[in-house]
This record gives sequence, structure tokens and C-alpha cells, in this order.
Amino acid sequence: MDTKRDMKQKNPWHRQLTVVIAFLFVWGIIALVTTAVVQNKPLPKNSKYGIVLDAGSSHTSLYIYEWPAEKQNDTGVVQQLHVCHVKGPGISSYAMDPEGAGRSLQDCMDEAKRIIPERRHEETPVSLGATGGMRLLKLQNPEGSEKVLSSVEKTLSSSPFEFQGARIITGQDEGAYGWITVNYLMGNFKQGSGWLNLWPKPETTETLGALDLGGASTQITFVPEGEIESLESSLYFQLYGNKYNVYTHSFLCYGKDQALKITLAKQLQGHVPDSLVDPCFNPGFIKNMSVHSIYSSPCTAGESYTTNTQGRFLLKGTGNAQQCRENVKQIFNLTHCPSSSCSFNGVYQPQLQGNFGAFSAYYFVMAFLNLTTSERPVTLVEVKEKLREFCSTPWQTLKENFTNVKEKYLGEYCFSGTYILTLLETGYKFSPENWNTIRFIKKIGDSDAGWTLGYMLNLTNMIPSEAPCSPPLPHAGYISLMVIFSLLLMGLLVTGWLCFGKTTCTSQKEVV
Ligand SMILES: Nc1nc2c(ncn2[C@@H]2O[C@H](COP(=O)(O)OP(=O)(O)OP(=O)(O)O)[C@@H](O)[C@H]2O)c(=O)[nH]1
Ligand SMILES: [Ca+2]
Repeated sequence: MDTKRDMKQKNPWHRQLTVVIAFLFVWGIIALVTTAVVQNKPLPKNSKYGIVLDAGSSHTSLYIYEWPAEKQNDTGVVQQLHVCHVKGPGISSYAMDPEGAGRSLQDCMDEAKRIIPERRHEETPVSLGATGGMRLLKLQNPEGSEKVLSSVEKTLSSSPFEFQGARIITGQDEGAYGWITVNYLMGNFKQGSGWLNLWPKPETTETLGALDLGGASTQITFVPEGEIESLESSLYFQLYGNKYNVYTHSFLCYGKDQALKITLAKQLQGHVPDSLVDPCFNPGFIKNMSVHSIYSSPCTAGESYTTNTQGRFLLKGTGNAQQCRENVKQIFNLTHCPSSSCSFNGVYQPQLQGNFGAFSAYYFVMAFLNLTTSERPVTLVEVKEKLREFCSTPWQTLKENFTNVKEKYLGEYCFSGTYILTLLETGYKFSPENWNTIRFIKKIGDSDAGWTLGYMLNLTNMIPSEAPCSPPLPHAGYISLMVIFSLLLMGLLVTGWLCFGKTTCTSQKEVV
């Protein structure tokens, strides 16, 4: 008792010091936690926007993309915010009324003005890319195509956005940008920096091939295993520090609308009868067709023909999938191949490699036929069986069962499905063994699969060739670690101090 009283007398401020240190300790913890919370409070959303118009052969769509302003060079940050489908046909249908092309875009442009915050209008890039339909119009009527482009240019440049051009993109670009879009959205362009990427990256990173089926043209794009023999089909990209040798080919006239015209022209063989019996349409299907609608396209311009007096004929369906395939096969020339391997029409194609995403009309048609949604991949045999069953369904039954489907689409699904099967199997050489490498897709996340996103990323330099330098840890992680380490350190200090204090006391006791 005397000893304790002695100690207290020797250290009169000992108790007060303990209280002060404990107070400082608690205060320190509160300060650290508050800093972490305040620092990590979500910042107000600071987005940037971009607009791309996809002027396809059958219709035009306006896409609005959005991304966080401070992160534009990261992979996978650009998202589709909105899509507006322009009313009416594609711009290539306005050759006789060029002003109508520009006018047709106005409603969607107004919609974009409402959706994108006004303070961002001036800095939001807007561009239009025209594809197969305008390529065909340019071949047939160069002056008309120029007028149509000028008209859409006038509409877009009179908007408050930053106009970046309206042009016809090449088939090669269309394929390449489609491939960039799907791989960007899938997150396949892995970034190289970060503390978990300390070991060397593999030579090639696995990417997804892209299959795009439009109305006028179709594209196939993928990274093959070996060398690409043809320079014109070969693209080289360096993205986020990874190198890619990409094969791409665009077949003009092999979009599904033009392919139907060629198939019909092949059957007519230049002599237009009053009626044509066609296995690619359902039994009972009848359509009054104009001869001009088939032969006016540059895709059938080579075929000479004599027409009946009315210039029209009746297309009568018989719904035979097997015969339909035979007819469709005739539009693929497989007789010559100047390279080591070919798809069709003497076009070089390396061996298929990896997985493929098939979008646009591939998806519309296969989704309608229920050939996309199964838990397990649908086999080629099942696709053929489904087509056999669907094509043979009477037209009247189809109309009764699918009252909400546009008649134009419904009437063509037998042909379209058969065309897709033939293009993939006979054209591109997919087989029962690698059929399961194809996934029919519409969207990846919330963004549509298509060439527009890749086009915008390229136009706005948003895909760097090298991975951007980024701190090894995200900010939130950094703050959390700081807090944890500080707490540990303080804990250690306090424990040490307590022990040290006790030892001192004990030794003091012993001395006393
Ligand atoms: N069944 C179905 N077909 C569609 C739909 N939308 C478009 N199509 C058709 O599918 C085909 C391809 O459409 P898109 O991919 O938009 O083709 P596009 O971009 O106009 O044509 P390209 O310039 O050749 O790329 C065309 O024949 C369209 O008429 C749809 O919602 N359902
Ligand atoms: Ca298209």
C-alpha cells in the first residue's frame, strides 16, 4: 500500500497522461474513418457522350454512348445509353428524294438533344456511317449517293453537336469495327498494368470472331491461327499493348435482302413467268412481286432477262427446306480458289479459329426460330430439323400463330433461316464439329453488338495502343489499406506502451 501511494506521489500526472493518450487515440481513429468515408463518397456523375448513326441498307439507327469523363481510356467503360430507330427505309432509298434522307433523321436527332444534357451538346461528337445500301447506290448512281450524303450532312451539321462527318464506310472497316465492338464489350482487350499483372502476358489473347449479317452485305472477322495470306483481308491492331492480326472480309450482295434477289434471279433464269413456285416460302404463301424490284439491284444487274407484259409475277411458296437449300447453294460459287483455302466466290479465308458472336440478322432470324435461347448450344442437326419443320408449316397457320410479327419478316423466315445455315456451312465452312463455337447475340451487357461502338472508339481515339498507366490499387482500396495499417500501428504502439509502462512499474516495484 505504501509502495502504491509512493508511485502515485512520484508520478502525480500519470493518470492524466493516460487519459490524454486514450483521447488522442480515439480521436485519431475517428479522424481516419471520417477521412476514408468522405474521400470515398461517390462523386457526382460526370459523363461524356458520343452519337453514331448506323445508316444501313434497310434502316438507320442512332446510338448514344456514355462514359465517365475521367476514365475514357479504360477498357469496357463506354456503354450504350439509348438507341433511336429512324422511321422509314435506309438512306439509300432516298436517291430520288435526297432531301428526304436528311429530313428522316430529324426526329432521332431531336430525341438525342433531349437525352444528352445541354451543357455537353457542343462537345458531343456525332458521325454517320453508311454501309451496304449506300455502297450499292454509289456503284449504281454515284451522283445520287453524293446528294443523299450531302443531305444527311446538312441535318447533322445543323445540330448543336460536334459534327464529325457522314461517309460510306468500307466493308473492311465495317467488319473491323464490329470485331472491336464485341471484344471491347466482352472485356477481351485486357489492360497490361496493375499490380496483379507482374508476369509477362501471353503472346495472343483470346478474342471473339464477329459475324454480321445485314440486308445488303455480310462480314466475317476473326483472328486466325497462322499467317494471313491476303493483304487486303488482313488488319493489324495494337490495342492496350496487345497485338492482333485480324482476318476480315465483307461480301457485298450477300446481305439477306440482296441474297434473296440473287436467289430469285437464279430461279427465273432470265425468263419471267406469271408465277414462280419457290420452296423457300411457306406452303400457301403468295406474293405479287415486281420484276424490277429484283433486277434493278447492282447485285443482279449482270443477269439479262425478258419479262412478261405486266412486269410482275406471283411468288408461290411450297415450303421445302431441302430444296430451298439447293436453290440457295447456287449463289455460292465454290469452283475456284486461288489461295490455300477459300470461303466462296474465290475469296481467301483462313481456317476458322475460336468462338464467334453472330449478330444483326443472324440474331433476328435465329431468335425467332428459337435457335438461340437453349441452355446448351443447338446442334447443326437440330437447326436443319427446325428449318424443315418451320418451312413446311402452312402460311395460314403461321399468320394465326404469330399475329404480332410483321408479315414481311414472317414470310421470309424460311428463306432467311435457310440462307443463314447455307452461308455459315457452305460459305464459311462451319461444320457439325465447330457449330457450337457460334453464339447468336443481340446485346453484350446493355450495348448492341454492331460496328457503331468500335467506329466511335476509333474516331475519338478512345482505344490506346498501350495500356494507360494506372495506380496499382483503386482509390477506395488504397484508403482502406491506409486505415487498416494505421489501426494496426496504433494498436501495436498502445500494446507496446502498456507493456513498457507495466515493466517500468514492475521494475520500479522491485527496486522499491
Ligand atoms: N426479323 C427481323 N428482321 C429484321 C429486324 N430488323 C431488321 N431486320 C431485317 O434484317 C436484315 C438486316 O438488318 P440490319 O442488320 O439492320 O441490316 P442493315 O444494317 O440495314 O444492312 P447493311 O447495310 O447491309 O448492314 C434486313 O433484311 C432487315 O429488314 C427485326 O427486328 N426482325
Ligand atoms: Ca448493318
